Amino acid sequence: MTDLGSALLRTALKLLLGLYLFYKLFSFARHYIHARHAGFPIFVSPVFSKAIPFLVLAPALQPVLRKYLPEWIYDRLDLLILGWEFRSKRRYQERLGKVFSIVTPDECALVVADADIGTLILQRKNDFLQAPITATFMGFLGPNIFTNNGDEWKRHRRLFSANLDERISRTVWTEGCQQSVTMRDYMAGRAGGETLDGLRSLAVNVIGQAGYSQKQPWSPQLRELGMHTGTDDRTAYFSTLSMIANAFVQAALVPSWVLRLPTMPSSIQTLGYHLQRIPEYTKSVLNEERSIIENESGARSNFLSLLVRLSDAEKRSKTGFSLTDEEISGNLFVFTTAGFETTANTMGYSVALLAAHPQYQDWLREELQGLDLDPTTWAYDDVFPKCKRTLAIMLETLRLFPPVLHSMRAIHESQQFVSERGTHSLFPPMDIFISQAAIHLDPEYWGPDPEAFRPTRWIDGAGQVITPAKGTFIPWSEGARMCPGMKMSQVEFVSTIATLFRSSKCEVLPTGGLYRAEDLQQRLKDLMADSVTKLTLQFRDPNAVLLHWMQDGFCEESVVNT
Ligand code: HEM
Repeated sequence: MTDLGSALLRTALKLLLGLYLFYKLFSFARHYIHARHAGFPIFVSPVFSKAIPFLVLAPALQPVLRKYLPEWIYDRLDLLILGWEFRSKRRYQERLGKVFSIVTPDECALVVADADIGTLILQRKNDFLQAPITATFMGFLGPNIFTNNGDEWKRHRRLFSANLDERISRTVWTEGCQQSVTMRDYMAGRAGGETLDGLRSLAVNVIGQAGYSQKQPWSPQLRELGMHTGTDDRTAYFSTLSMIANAFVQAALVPSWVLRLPTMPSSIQTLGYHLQRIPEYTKSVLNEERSIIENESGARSNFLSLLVRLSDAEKRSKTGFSLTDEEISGNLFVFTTAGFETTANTMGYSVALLAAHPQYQDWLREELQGLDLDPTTWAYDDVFPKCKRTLAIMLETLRLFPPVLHSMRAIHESQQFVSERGTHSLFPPMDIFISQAAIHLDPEYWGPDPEAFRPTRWIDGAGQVITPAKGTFIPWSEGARMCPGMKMSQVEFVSTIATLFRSSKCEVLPTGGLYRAEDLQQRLKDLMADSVTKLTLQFRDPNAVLLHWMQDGFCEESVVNT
């Protein structure tokens, strides 16, 4: 290139950079003005908070940044890095108030930790819409309940909710009890780091049974599918969905041909291979389900069967509420992924919390002593309502470790609402985060010990589970888009935890030179505090959760598997 050519190129690049920076400066000012109109305290940071390198690298680098950056610089970064609500507890709310705006060159966002304002926003489903980023993430296997707003969303929601009924609850209950009996017996006398993996495997198998009658025996780890295994399409479909649930970010964001590149780790290549085949698997599974429905006069109570039957019936009666096969596939995917991580991680945190607080393990087991020794005989209608303390353990776990740290909404048109501070005007583009994590730790709603694990707070004098004030406990969100899987997750949780603890106990395993029970329990609490958010909140290092399971009356010959 001539000197003149390279000088022109340099000038053009400088001009482009100048224009880009000018645009960002202009946006920064515009976002600040929007935040002023919102009328809440403002947190300003010059960080390009939506730049891909920041989004990808910052969560991984966060511990290093915290360690080495001066406090006043780290302070401008921390709140923009994924998972900040869990890391900082209520530090920012104490500084700025229950509602505040975040302004950067890339965004103007509103963070809400006020129960009344959160409720108001979550209830106005036509004004505060599903955030586009959620739709992008959840929609890669077909349009579904997550990816729509307005009438389209209603169509999906109607069919989705109608099928998550008591028939599914019964299936989940029976499968949960059976799977956890196998897990309990395997764990008896064992000590090591297998508990959390075991619970993930259990949760996937329950989803497989409830979703599409895919029977899988429990195993200590998730079963992995190889390439070219010669398995039938239903098994391949099920295994692919559980692989996606396990490597969600790669599956959702990276094209499958890139995942298959020889330079990729073999598990990712396998994922890519099966992702490319998912349309064939889906077609085959749907055809098979339709032929089973015809031949067995529709007797199966799995989510897919119910969805296909109801949707086909709607199609025949031309109500406009039916779903295409692509949409059925999208919703089946949502059923698997939304239902898996959330429930599996909640069970994992509960077991760890019970190991770290043995007094509540005794309190729980006191309730369970009234149940038959063999959980496979437990009838759902009889036993589930009796397990109030077991449910209280779940609620208290979700209060402290909500799998979804915030419900995200976006506005496409300007909106207004009134609070005791006056009228607030919101202008697009603006994201709104209703912060479960901060609301659940507010002493105004939860009393003087909001950070303490105290499941007894959920049981009233009459032994019933209390209902907290509106908007103060929202792990399943609230309003029209509230989680339709709430009951299903409760049934799965109760069947599993009640089975494991009916005739077993667990305690923290001595490790790292620690032997005193209090030191080991503190180590476990520290591991829980070191959680990160991926698709949902989870342990940074799940295999470091080392437990020893003891079955009542079991003659021990401890097997150590660290
Ligand atoms: C402990 C377990 C669970 C928790 C904490 C949880 C949490 C949530 C939350 C917070 C939302 C709403 C997010 C928002 O406001 O935008 C949600 C939505 C949803 N959840 Fe769950 N969930 C759980 C289990 C399940 C299960 C078992 C299923 C189904 C099998 C499920 C299916 C869904 C679906 C389909 C939506 C979208 C609803 C819509 O947009 O209308 N979830 N969940």
